[in-house]
Amino acid sequence: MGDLETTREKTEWTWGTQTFVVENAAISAGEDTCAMLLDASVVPLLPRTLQSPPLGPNPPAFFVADAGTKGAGMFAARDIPAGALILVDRPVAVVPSNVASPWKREAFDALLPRLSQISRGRLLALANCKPLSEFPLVEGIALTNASQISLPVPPTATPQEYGGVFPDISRANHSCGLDITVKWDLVSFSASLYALRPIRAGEEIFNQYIDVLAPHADRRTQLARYGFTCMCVHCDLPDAAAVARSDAARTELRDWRHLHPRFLPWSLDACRSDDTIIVSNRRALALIEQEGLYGMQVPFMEEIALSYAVMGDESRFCEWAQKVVDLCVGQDPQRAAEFAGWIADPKSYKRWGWRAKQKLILDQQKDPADLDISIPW
Ligand SMILES: C[S@@+](CC[C@H](N)C(=O)[O-])C[C@H]1O[C@@H](n2cnc3c(N)ncnc32)[C@H](O)[C@@H]1O
Repeated sequence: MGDLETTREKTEWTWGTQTFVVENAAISAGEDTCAMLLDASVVPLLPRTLQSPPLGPNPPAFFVADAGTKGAGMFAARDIPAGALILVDRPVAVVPSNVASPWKREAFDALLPRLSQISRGRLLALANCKPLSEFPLVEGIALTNASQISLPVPPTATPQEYGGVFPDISRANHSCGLDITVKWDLVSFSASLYALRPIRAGEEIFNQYIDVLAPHADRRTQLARYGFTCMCVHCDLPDAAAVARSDAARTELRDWRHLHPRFLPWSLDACRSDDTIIVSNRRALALIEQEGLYGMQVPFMEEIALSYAVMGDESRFCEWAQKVVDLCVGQDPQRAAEFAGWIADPKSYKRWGWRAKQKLILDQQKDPADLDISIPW
C-alpha cells in the first residue's frame, strides 16, 4: 500500500469554468513522487490510499538502449510470450491535455519543484521533441511522452482528459502495429504494459502514439507533432500499391462490425451456415496478422471460440478459448477466468450445442415419416 498524500499548492489557475491546482503526490514509501496539475474538483475524488501496484517481472523483462535515429528505445531482455506482463510503471507527472491557456508555462513548470530529486531526474531525462523557445520544458516533455490516463470525473465539472508521464513506458518508441497494450489502474495509480504477441529477446518493444487504423498518410500527419516521419515496418512500404493494400485492410478492420456478419444474430439463426462467423473472423485475423495489429485479435478469437461452443464442437472450442485465456490472463483477468471456466466445463456455456440441437430437430422434421402431407380438403 502507499499513500496518495496530497499537499495543495496555493497557486491556482483558471481556464473557462475550470480551476487548476498543482498537487504533489507521494505515491510510494520510497523516493517516488508524482506532481499533478489537476482540475481542483478532481482532487477530492482521488483515492486517498493506494493499492500496491502489481509486481513487475523480476529480473526486468526490458532494457533501455540506443535505438538509432529514434533516440533511446525499449527492448525485450528475454523472450516474452503473448499476454505476458512486461512492466509496471507509475507516473512522475500528470497534466491536462489540450488546455491552451496563457498560464501553461508557469503552471507546467510549477510541477518540477514538487518532485523528489529522483523523480525530477527521471522526468528531465525523458525526450523532448518540442523547441524550448516555443514550449515550456515540462510541457514539451509531457507532449512528447504522456499517455492518456483516466481520472475520476466530477458530476458537475467539464470532463477533462489527462496525460501521465511514465518514466519507463515513455522509452517505448512508436510503431503502427499493435504489439502491446497499456492498462491504467487508478486504485494503484499505475500502468501495466502487456505483450500482445510473442516478442523475441533483443527485439524492440513499440507502443502506439496515435490511432493506428488511420490511413498511412493520416498517420504520418498525426505523428508530425512528435517530430518524426514514421518508418516502421508497417509504414516503410515499397510502393503505392502496398500502401493502398494496407490502408484497405485497416479501413476494413475499422468498419468490420458494419460490414460483416455478427455473432449474436448468427448464433440465433439456424438457417445460416455453421461456418459464417468462423470464415469471416478468420479473414479478420489474417488482416490483423498482415498489418501487425495483434491488439485487435481477442474479440475475433472469442467469437470463433463461441461459434464452436454454439455448434457443440468441444475440441475446437477449447483450442480457441485457450488462445483467449492466454492473451487475456494479465490484461483482462475477468475475461480469462470466464473462458477458463468454460474450458473446464464447456456445457456450462449457456448456449452450448444450440445449433447442433436445432439441426437435429430440423433433420428429424425432414424425415418423410414426420412430415404432414395430408391435403386439407
Ligand atoms: C516517447 S519518446 C520515445 C523514447 C525516445 N526515443 C527517447 O529517446 O526517450 C517519443 C520520441 O521518440 C522518437 N520516436 C518515437 N518513435 C519513433 C519512430 N518510430 N521513428 C522515429 N523517432 C521516433 C521521437 O523523437 C519522439 O518524439
